[in-house]
Amino acid sequence: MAASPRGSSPVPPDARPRLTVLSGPSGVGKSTVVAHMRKVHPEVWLSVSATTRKPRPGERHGVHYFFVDDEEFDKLVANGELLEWAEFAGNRYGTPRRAVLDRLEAGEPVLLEIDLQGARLVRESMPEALLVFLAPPSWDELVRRLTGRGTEAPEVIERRLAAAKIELAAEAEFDTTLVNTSVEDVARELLALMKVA
Ligand SMILES: Nc1nc2c(ncn2[C@@H]2O[C@H](COP(=O)(O)OP(=O)(O)O)[C@@H](O)[C@H]2O)c(=O)[nH]1
Ligand SMILES: Nc1ncnc2c1ncn2[C@@H]1O[C@H](COP(=O)(O)OP(=O)(O)O)[C@@H](O)[C@H]1O
Repeated sequence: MAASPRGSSPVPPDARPRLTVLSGPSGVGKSTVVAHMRKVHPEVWLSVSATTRKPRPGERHGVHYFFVDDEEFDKLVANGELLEWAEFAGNRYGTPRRAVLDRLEAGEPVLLEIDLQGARLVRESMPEALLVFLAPPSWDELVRRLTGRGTEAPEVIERRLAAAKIELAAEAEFDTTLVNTSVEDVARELLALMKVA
């Protein structure tokens, strides 16, 4: 009889990637794709991050982010409450650990929308995670989308575009790339990768 490793069950090759990470430069369309995907499949659970960034018009505490001040963020870090965190374009962002682990323990598909540094940290701590890179159809289109969104001041856009150059150069670190030409197509492809639909 073949021995199975103690304390761990064998993972079938077609097992669902239980944790999926979606990353890509600011303005590529991550939030738009995720919102569309959840409209079609509300059972896909998206982690709500904590951030020190100020809310944009229409963003709600506990829905888009947990908006916290520096002191509160420090506490989350000190208490080990974040699965990962990173500084991005002058603000800090982190994934609350407990909620993610609870969903994973319940066997539910979990999606994180986080930056490159966060994706690298997740790869280290949870190597079974599927890392998906969302790429723009072109650099010019990325600039158009980020500028056209109209939510950031010009100097903030500059910082985000500088970060975008670094992120685009790291595409090969991801398991797969989706090019955001059509929101509907990308949402469908992402659901297929997550084996939800
Ligand atoms: N590492 C990490 N990055 C995050 C987290 N939450 C959001 N981000 C990333 O932080 C970056 C900035 O997010 P945001 O200010 O909402 O701008 P947007 O991407 O242009 O909509 C994006 O790359 C997000 O994916 C998190 O919990 N951890
Ligand atoms: N496939 C697409 N085609 C055209 N515009 C898009 C597409 N996806 C997103 N957008 C637009 O690009 C802008 C940035 O999208 P957003 O979802 O806020 O990006 P991110 O979350 O990656 O920063 C928004 O104005 C959004 O409506």
